Amino acid sequence: MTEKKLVQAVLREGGLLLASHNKGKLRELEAAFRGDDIDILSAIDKALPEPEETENTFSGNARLKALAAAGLTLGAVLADDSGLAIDALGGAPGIYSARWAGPDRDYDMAFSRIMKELGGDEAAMGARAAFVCVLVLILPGGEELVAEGRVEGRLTFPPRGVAGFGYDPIFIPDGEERTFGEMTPAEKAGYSHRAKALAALRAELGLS
Ligand SMILES: O=P(O)(O)OP(=O)(O)OP(=O)(O)OC[C@H]1O[C@@H](n2cnc3c(O)ncnc32)[C@H](O)[C@@H]1O
Ligand SMILES: [Mg+2]
Repeated sequence: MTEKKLVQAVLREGGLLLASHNKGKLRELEAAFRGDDIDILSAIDKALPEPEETENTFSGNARLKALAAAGLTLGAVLADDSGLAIDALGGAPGIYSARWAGPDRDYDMAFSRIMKELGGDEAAMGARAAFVCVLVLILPGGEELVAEGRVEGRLTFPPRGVAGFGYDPIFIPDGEERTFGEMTPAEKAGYSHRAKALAALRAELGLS
């Protein structure tokens, strides 16, 4: 068996634990493995504790989340650290994107903070930004695979659309006039940071 075939067999045998507590992310990650004959479970299904994200990079935090769950399962583990990086704010909120929404994950609060830090709604309109996603997969033997995806775009206020999650209603990817919040899951996946990272990871795994 080639190494890729072996890894695929390991995934089919032991399943894949998605080490995330974000339901929006989980929907997108699950959809990417639909049809692969891999049992998918999430940190929510298994009531895993949420580790504190103490690293200062997306990759550091993705690895930290994957390692925290890897000790609690026999199968493979996949973690995602992602966020919105706004050029004029030096990449903020970046790794702090979830934290800007507060403990109640109040995104209207996060949108207001972004507008304020950009100097008001006129200055905020059209501000350049990117969504970034880093995925870390840990195989049962401890081998780690890393994949990254990024989508460039601009911000719009007030938020538009009820699809997706998090910052989707204020982000318009380049080449579009609609926000991610106004797109179907398949349309968002045609542009998104997470879809790009997943495509890179699937290629590394030999899953077409
Ligand atoms: O850590 P886990 O349990 O995976 O869940 P989380 O929501 O805390 O995830 P992060 O720590 O990676 O924080 C990511 C933040 O960026 C936001 N974000 C990431 N990807 C996004 C996307 O595709 N659309 C909208 N917002 C996104 C998301 O809402 C969070 O506020
Ligand atoms: Mg988190």
